[in-house]
Amino acid sequence: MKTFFKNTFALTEAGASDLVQATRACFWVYCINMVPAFLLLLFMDDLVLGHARNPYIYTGISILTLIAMYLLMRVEYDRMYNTTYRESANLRLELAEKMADLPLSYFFKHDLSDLSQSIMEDVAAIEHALSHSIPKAMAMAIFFPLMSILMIIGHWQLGLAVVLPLLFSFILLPVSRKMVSTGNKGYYDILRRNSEAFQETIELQQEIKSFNLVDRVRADLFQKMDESEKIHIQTEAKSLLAMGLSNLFSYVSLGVVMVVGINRLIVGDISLLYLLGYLLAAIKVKEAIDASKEGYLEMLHIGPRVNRIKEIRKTPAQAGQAIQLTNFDLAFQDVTFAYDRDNPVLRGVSFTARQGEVTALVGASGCGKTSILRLMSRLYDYDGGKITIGGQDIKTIAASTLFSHIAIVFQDVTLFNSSVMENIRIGRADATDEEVRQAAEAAQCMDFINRLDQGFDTPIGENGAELSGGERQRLSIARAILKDAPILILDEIAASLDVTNEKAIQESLNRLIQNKTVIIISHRLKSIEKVDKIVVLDAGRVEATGSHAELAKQSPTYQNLLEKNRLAEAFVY
Ligand SMILES: Nc1ncnc2c1ncn2[C@@H]1O[C@H](COP(=O)(O)OP(=O)(O)OP(=O)(O)O)[C@@H](O)[C@H]1O
Repeated sequence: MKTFFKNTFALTEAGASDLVQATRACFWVYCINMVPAFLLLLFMDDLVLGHARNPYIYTGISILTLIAMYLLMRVEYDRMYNTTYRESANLRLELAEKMADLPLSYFFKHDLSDLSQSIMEDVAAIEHALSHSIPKAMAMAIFFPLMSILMIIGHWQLGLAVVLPLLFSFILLPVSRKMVSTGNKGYYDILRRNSEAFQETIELQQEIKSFNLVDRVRADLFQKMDESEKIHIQTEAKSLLAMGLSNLFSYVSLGVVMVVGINRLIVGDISLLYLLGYLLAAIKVKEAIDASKEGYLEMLHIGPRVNRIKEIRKTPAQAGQAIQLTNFDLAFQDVTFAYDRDNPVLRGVSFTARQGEVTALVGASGCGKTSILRLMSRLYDYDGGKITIGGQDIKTIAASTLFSHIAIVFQDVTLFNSSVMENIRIGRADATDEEVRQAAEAAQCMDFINRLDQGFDTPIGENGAELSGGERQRLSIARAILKDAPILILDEIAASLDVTNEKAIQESLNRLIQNKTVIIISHRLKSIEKVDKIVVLDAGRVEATGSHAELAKQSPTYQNLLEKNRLAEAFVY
């Protein structure tokens, strides 16, 4: 039962155990709720037959029953609610930990609003179902067959009169389930599309306003909202139809018991007390079934959410171990890679970037430079060939170990919504304030930091919205300087620097790159003329490798790039 719960509702081991206990508690509560009805019959039987006992006995039995009911309900409450909140906290932690171990490519391939929805909303929905419905519905799945057997054994006609309509009432729920889950899938899909559309609208405000797209975007959003409303109403209407029929059958059971019972009473087959007993039992079972129906439906609603959580769990984590590295030569050996199977991006790339040297990757836009950076930092894993650091296959190195040896300055710099000081300290969490200041100075950040209201303590808006592109990039360089990792990757850092800064940063970088493996991507060939090695890429292949002087003579692709650079520099508006 535990394994069934674990697999069906995407629960943790502890959560599945708690659910078994909650289901057991609910089952006993259903059973004890039948007791007052039976006691009433027993007491009435005594009175009718003139065997009335001492009133204290009836009072005592009633009080004991009430105490037992109270205790069982306390246990049920504890198992259903208190343990549930522990489970949802565990589930969120488990998902967050799992995500920390997923390859970064997973986050590029998946919608971010979808992922945060899984952690927050999906877990909240499962939490609600666990505390309000699943234990009740599961306990009913055991209680109802058991009661049916007992009632049919007691008197088969009366038993069937109670059981059959209730059974129909229950059978109709899966019909409702089918309608709900088909409708829900469409509803959740459209809900997700809506939330993406809203997010996109907010993020792209600048483009929407500058291209005068406000009316078009608004109309599009309204249409999406209309669609989701329609699907929601249709789903609810369909499920209500099946639900309505189901409720009708559960009421019918009382009528059928009356009809069959009175008929049996007239022919002298049963006593009035017997009929009353069945009627009371029918009322109690009907009440229990009605109470569990909502829960059953809620359980069906969470199906797509449970699947999303299962999908995150199923995604293989990035393998690798905390290997001690002493040499940081980085070698690509016949590496192949594709984002999607049909479109190879790298086709047998081989080159070595040696420690203590600067290696530049150049090539036309789309030739695969950024993809090579992504592979060497394991943001994606390569498909064929081999990438090694110090002779060690990077697929065997844990991502956390690898990242501790690599500092990257990306083209697009992401800054956190915290102070300047904390944003630079991301480079090395245990750096002192003084070390952060020195890194900021080396990256030529002091001019703009001094201009900020609170200097290093100034909060910078989400994604550094209050800093210019060049300033953000200089903060990112400060992070890399602070990290001082043996492998340094610089992706187009010259793009948003101005001439004054570039010169000063150049000096800091020259000091930083001593004895490191440095890989640079730059479209401005002037800035890489003096590097130790240039790797020329053409459509995912290495066309040539050598120094600037060698390539300028031998490589047609490099010559072509030089010519384009010359034209770009001569470009005037
Ligand atoms: N996340 C991705 N999913 C699918 N295809 C991608 C992805 N990123 C890049 N590509 C494709 O891979 C190819 C190589 O892209 P890459 O970004 O590596 O080139 P690049 O040389 O760095 O280009 P640029 O100089 O313009 O930055 C391109 O055809 C690009 O469309």
